[in-house]
Amino acid sequence: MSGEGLTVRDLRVTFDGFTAVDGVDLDIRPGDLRFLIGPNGAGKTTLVDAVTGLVKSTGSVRFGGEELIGKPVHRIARMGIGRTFQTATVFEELTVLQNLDIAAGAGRGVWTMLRRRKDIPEAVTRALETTGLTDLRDRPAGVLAHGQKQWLEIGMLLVQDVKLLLLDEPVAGMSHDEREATGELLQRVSEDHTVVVIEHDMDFMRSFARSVSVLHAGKVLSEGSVAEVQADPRVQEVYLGRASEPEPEPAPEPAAVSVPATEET
Ligand SMILES: Nc1ncnc2c1ncn2[C@@H]1O[C@H](COP(=O)(O)OP(=O)(O)OP(=O)(O)O)[C@@H](O)[C@H]1O
Repeated sequence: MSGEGLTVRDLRVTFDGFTAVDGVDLDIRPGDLRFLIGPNGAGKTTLVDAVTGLVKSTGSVRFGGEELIGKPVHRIARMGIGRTFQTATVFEELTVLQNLDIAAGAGRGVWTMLRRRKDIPEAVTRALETTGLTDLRDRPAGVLAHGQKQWLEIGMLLVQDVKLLLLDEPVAGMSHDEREATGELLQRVSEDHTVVVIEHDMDFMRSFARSVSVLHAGKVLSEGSVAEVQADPRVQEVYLGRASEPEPEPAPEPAAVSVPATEET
């Protein structure tokens, strides 16, 4: 397996005295498909922001043996760390191929990249195949379905030769079939990359995670395989239990709302 592992030690992020990430340790092996789950506000996105240099943090984040903390965003990106955000950020007017071409960029002029060319770089061809977008390569990205835009964004990371992909809720808003296809795509990608996925969709996590870290209030509450994490009573208490319990019956509507009369003084 190629790719690099990520080692996080005592990571802390504080916003105006509020600690959003509170002493997190993580060991993500090369080729892992790690899901980060946890309730809203647990610190998942902030953790990824810290790894990618978007927010200031303390502690240690090592990737392929190199320390990331203190490095600017562009240097971290150049080390082969790529991320997606909750909403896809593709160039809607440009074709799928042009989007991938621009992402692959490296040293070509903008006009060369925008011109229709026969010689498609090998990395772009591979990314089209991996993401299943080959037949759509000449379509403007703006007409793609929601799921296809997310796959294009993953393809744009692949052509940049990233080694670690950090994906923020990649299946949010997707249909069931798109989720399945995305899970299979992530499994393929993780054959030669390390993949970290922030996710709220528990069914998706159960189907595709190779390992799971549960965050709660800025700390790692539990870690292990899907089965281990699901069996952890602390997780059941703060998260999975609640999430997997049936919705409570709605309380019967009161016949009339009685407003206490204001006492006359
Ligand atoms: N720039 C900021 N300034 C102040 N507080 C912030 C900032 N960014 C995040 N926070 C706070 O840090 C905490 C963690 O937020 P974060 O977005 O990392 O959680 P999350 O686990 O990703 O949640 P969600 O699942 O809802 O996206 C929250 O209480 C949030 O309000």
